[in-house]
Amino acid sequence: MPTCSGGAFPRLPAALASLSPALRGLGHVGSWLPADAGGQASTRLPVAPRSVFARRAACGTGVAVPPPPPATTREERLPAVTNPAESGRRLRCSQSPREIVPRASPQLRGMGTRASLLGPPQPPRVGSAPQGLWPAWVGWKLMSRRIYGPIWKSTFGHYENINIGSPVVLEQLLRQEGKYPMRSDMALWKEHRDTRHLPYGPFTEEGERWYRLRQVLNKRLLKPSEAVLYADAIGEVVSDLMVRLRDERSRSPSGVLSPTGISYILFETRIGCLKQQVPAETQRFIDSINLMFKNSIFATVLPRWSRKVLPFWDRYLDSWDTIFAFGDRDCLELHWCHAWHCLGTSPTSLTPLGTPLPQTSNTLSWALYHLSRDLGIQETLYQELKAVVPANRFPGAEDIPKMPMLRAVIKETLRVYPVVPTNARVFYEKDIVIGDYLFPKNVSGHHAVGTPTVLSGTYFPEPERFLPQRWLRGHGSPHHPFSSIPFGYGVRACVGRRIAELEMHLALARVSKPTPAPTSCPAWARELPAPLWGR
Ligand code: HEM
Repeated sequence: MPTCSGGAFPRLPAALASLSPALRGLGHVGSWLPADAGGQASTRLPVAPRSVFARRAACGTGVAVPPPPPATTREERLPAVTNPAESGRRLRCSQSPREIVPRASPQLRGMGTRASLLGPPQPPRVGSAPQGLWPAWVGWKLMSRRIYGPIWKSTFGHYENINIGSPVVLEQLLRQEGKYPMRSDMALWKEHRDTRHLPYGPFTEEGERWYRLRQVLNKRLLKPSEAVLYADAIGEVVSDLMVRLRDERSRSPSGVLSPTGISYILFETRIGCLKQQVPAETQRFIDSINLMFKNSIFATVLPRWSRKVLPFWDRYLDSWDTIFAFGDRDCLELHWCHAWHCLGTSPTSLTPLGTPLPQTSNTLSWALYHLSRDLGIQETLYQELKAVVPANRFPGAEDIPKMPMLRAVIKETLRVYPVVPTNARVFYEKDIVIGDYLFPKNVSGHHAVGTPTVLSGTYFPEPERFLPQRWLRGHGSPHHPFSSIPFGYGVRACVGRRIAELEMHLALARVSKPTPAPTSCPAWARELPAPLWGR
């Protein structure tokens, strides 16, 4: 029997008391969160209407939507569980994973439940959207957040999603994740690995096996003392980047480097992206990533029998094969992820590299774009670098903790342009309580809290503006810790975080403060192109 033990959500009434006023300030939620956070009877959460027409009706502007089955019917069938932490108040638990049971609310009962928690018609699935659909999908999420408030329900195929658009609610969701969090079922990716008899990696592996894999990876990638060991290799790439930037600038008639140019050359993983002519193999790798995402759409929506007659499934498998053929076979997923993250799209247009999602280079492109538009921030950063890094050497990993503005620029860039704008967790181990609702296990919780529109002004004043100083100590009130989590949260958070941050910090530091030739620099080295040591 599913339980709603106090352990899962120990101080619910106190938490709700502080949660309700905060959430009410966010719009629609006030209409479905109980004013007194109390009540006895449970009501079924309405299933999201599937069309715009149906939604209008649900909002009270059209034909009345039939009321949901009376709550009492539900109550009779479901076991009632007493939560001792709630001073005798009762939560209703459902044994069916497809039912979502909100606790009673006077407003809910008064308004009719359908109007109180709506959901958009089925959005496309995370991770399978090709380039063109991705912004539309994120836009759809943002719009839904506006319409439905900080928590709403959606359905896609057999997936039932709870969408979270508030850091307060998100914190509740993520703090309940267990020892082996699951992001989503990744069925399509797993099918490729199974078909080709390949091992699962950190993205696709689950449960105990994932945990053991992560323990190994964490030691090598997340331990700060280990991550700094990559600084030399990264420094080498950054030196090439400086040379390439210099070349590009000298070729431009105005001497100014366009943002597109910057992102085209911004970063590489020793796979030749900084070369004038990208190697054919690298280009094939990049194209395959695109193809994999594009074909996965067809593979998702088309029936299985069509795989034998239509080309999409084979193309999907082939593109994965090319991606993996490029990598180190010991940890294929990690390798391709790293290479993939380091390629990117530009602020103004898709680069010739044409990768499907913005990654490390994209973050740097946007950071440089904003720095180029704001001389004040540029100057502050420059002064900080000058004060911390001696004139005769390049910035190193040891300098980064002493440069709050440098870190703030990257944080702010990731806040405004999150690399992973939405994320998800499937709670398959236990029921969870979010806001005022009890969700039976197997419901997937999506969150889209990385974007300024979602956050509105509640957590970041002037959310649309690029203001790195908001991350500095003593500037304004501290923001909610879950209001921007670009690398995810908890034990399943990004394993490449330290390396990605190191890359971005070192590159930004070098571009922002080119270091003069070290005095110890031998004469022959001074003859090398200036960007190797300076402007
Ligand atoms: C700007 C750079 C990057 C950002 C913003 C980013 C962001 C993320 C996010 C949000 C997740 C999901 C975390 C969660 O579910 O809580 C993730 C997962 C992951 N990232 Fe990154 N990432 C970046 C760079 C990298 C790099 C460079 C690597 C490889 C070295 C990498 C490897 C991974 C892997 C393997 C996972 C899956 C972890 C797991 O499921 O256990 N990431 N990343």
